[in-house]
Amino acid sequence: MFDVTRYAIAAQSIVDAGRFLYDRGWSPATSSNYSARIDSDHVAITVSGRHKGQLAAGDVMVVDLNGNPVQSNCKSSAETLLHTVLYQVFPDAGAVLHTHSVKATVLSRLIPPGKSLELEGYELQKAFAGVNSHEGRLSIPVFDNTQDIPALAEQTAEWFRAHPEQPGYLIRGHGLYTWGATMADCLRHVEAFEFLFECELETMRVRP
Ligand SMILES: CSCCC(=O)C(=O)COP(=O)(O)O
Ligand SMILES: [Zn+2]
Repeated sequence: MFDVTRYAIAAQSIVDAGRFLYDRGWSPATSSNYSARIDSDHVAITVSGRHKGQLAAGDVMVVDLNGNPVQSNCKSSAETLLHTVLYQVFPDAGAVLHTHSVKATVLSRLIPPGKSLELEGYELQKAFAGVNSHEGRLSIPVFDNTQDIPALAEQTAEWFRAHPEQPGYLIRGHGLYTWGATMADCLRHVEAFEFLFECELETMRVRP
């Protein structure tokens, strides 16, 4: 059982995030999925296939940390397990956002298989929680896209258990996953990634 007031607050944060992310072109054509933690055992998450710029309360449902629906007959996001494993790996995570921007999609296809996206020397790296200097390096893994979500969920969980300091990951040709202690933190992470993706693509353009 979960607290209804906490659910309502989580659901509203998801609806608001959808407007913000859709308006910026980062969640087109029903793509993307969003979640927010309700308590240690439950998260609010988008119902599969819904338009993320037009979310209402009925487009958000509750799942447990194994991805099972709780008090709902709706089908949660096809990528629910990619969210729930992050809540398991990061007990302090309060929100997870998955977006499908053009820049994340293009850049993820330009990173050679087996390589990570290395971000170094950008002042904006400090937008990520726990980063205090531009001098560190962020290594953003790029996982191959697959329709086998349980397998990808396990792969990401294993990688982030070993690299808990990294703030997100890409799925090749697909999009970005990032998280934060609050929805505001998580939205800031999406914005920071988008800025850094644009910088990387522009650098490749002028210095191929
Ligand atoms: C139309 S995008 C294909 C599915 C996807 O990648 C996505 O992010 C949305 O899936 P969901 O089931 O969460 O609506
Ligand atoms: Zn997706």
